[in-house]
Amino acid sequence: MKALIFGKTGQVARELARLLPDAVFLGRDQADLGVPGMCEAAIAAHPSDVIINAAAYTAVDKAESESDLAHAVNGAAPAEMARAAAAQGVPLVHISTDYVFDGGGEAPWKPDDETGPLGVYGASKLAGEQGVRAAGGVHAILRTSWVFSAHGANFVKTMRRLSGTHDQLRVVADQIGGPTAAADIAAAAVRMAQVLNSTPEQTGTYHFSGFPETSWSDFAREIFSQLGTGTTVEDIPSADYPTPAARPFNSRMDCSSLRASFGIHRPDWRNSLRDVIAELEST
Ligand SMILES: NC(=O)C1=CN([C@@H]2O[C@H](COP(=O)(O)OP(=O)(O)OC[C@H]3O[C@@H](n4cnc5c(N)ncnc54)[C@H](OP(=O)(O)O)[C@@H]3O)[C@@H](O)[C@H]2O)C=CC1
Ligand SMILES: Cc1cn([C@H]2C[C@H](O)[C@@H](COP(=O)(O)OP(=O)(O)O[C@H]3O[C@@H](C)C(=O)[C@@H](O)[C@H]3O)O2)c(=O)[nH]c1=O
Ligand SMILES: [Mg+2]
Repeated sequence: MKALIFGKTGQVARELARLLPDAVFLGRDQADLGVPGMCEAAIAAHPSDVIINAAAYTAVDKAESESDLAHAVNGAAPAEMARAAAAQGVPLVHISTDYVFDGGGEAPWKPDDETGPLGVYGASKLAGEQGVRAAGGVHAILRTSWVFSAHGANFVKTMRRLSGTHDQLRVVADQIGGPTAAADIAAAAVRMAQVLNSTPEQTGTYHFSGFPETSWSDFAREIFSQLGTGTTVEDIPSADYPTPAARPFNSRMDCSSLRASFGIHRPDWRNSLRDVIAELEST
């Protein structure tokens, strides 16, 4: 399977590189998602059996003041990729987010549930999903959440860094979701790409997140426990941690259709966290 990947240095892109060493990875220099036409040109230049989009504008708070750029990268670019992929008859695996939901209630979100993004990042990712579907080609939209890895910017690395200077941290306890290792997402995306190649009827939107569901504060506690730092965590409500973008309270995701259609099970994020911490501590 000849794969073309958008993204090179991001969390998921780096994990894809471990699984698909022969794939073509396009960095910003080869395909700037903020520039119309570059994705289409890149797809024309690199014939492939499958395309995976692992690039995105992921700075949730900064997006509130960079709406045009976020929408170009997360909305317009994936739509352009999907049109080019459909024209060539190549499946597209596109990664999206729990932040397309408004976080109401406590029930796990199903893929067909009504969306309602709370901020620019979520709205731009929702626009990307709509563009991918509208292109009409074979695709899978994989919504995931709370991504962590040994690389890039993520909550695990933030907590580890802060534990060097703080004995106690205040962390929100009322946002609930499933932390998901970038390595697990990469493995899921590769499997979906393989299945879509032989079974295009599996086209659709799927959820994938780590279990068990947790709060950011309990996630922080598990990180410090595995690191052995002794850092303590104070539970706070979101209202006591003001940010430019609001986050959903309920990010629980129902991942059952992914299991039914692709045989992919939810990973226990605590095991994946052990691998990430081992990698962090070894460098
Ligand atoms: N991080 C998270 O917690 C979550 C992420 N997701 C989704 O998962 C996917 C992968 O995210 P993740 O790996 O964490 O992302 P990262 O933020 O780690 O990486 C994003 C990648 O996108 C690239 N990129 C950003 N802007 C552009 C641009 N204008 N042109 C070309 N490339 C660009 C970055 O390149 P560069 O290094 O040059 O900046 C980087 O390689 C995304 O679709 C994201 O929305 C979903 C849920 C949670
Ligand atoms: C650093 C810190 C954060 N927080 C809170 C803020 C926020 O509600 C939560 C997580 O902070 P982050 O900034 O890491 O989270 P955020 O960047 O919003 O993470 C999101 O990224 C995008 C790309 C996604 O798609 C989502 O699935 C999700 O992973 O923790 C504290 O309460 N205390 C702290 O000391
Ligand atoms: Mg962030």
